[in-house]
Amino acid sequence: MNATSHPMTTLVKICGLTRDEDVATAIECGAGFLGFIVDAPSKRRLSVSAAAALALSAKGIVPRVAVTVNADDDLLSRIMAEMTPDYIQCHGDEAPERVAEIAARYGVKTIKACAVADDNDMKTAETFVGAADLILFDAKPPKGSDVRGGHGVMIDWAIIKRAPLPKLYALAGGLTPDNVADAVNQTRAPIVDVSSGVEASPGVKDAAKIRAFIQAVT
Ligand SMILES: O=C(O)c1ccccc1N[C@@H]1O[C@H](COP(=O)(O)O)[C@@H](O)[C@H]1O
Repeated sequence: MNATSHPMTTLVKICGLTRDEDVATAIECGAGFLGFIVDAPSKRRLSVSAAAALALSAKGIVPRVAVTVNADDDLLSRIMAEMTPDYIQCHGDEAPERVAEIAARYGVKTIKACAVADDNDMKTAETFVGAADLILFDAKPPKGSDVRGGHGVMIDWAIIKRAPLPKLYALAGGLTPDNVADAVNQTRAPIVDVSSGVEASPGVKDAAKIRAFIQAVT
């Protein structure tokens, strides 16, 4: 697929949810996916049981994504048993084989986040085609940070525009209500993913920003 054949609508993933009211707002505004950071370094970190409780109201309504970072089988088993997510997002150093193994072992769809800073990173991301159901392009975390996402750092969209792209992919990294329409126009991303860009403070979403973000691309 090239960047000119994209679906008419853009789906939005609202990520890093920590509060019931924000889940309700995201559902009401038409989010296409809801993301919860489960037991990984983050200001938006949730325990498995907290993520399970928070995600419950969206079950069967909007696909729920457990965002994990290099999760081992014990953690994944607990996430699958308690939260029953629709997707496991692998946001660490997981290899294509590990992503495929997670899908097969747990019977769950997978999202692989690939950190992009140059054209070579897009080549690495290509190795996940076929292993993951969805590839998510995110910015590289700031140097020295052990937190893999949610920094509000943008990707240079020119890197995305000149790369061969999988049929379905998601764009993340520093998206906001003000820049997301431009991001979609430039990259033709079928899915956009946002965490900090719709927040009042880390983990606390702003309902007006969620609404504006989704309205900007739909
Ligand atoms: O949001 C987090 O705190 C987080 C922590 C660990 C891994 C992933 C995380 N979030 C993902 O990062 C992208 C980009 O965030 P932002 O919009 O630039 O703030 C986000 O879409 C989440 O999928």
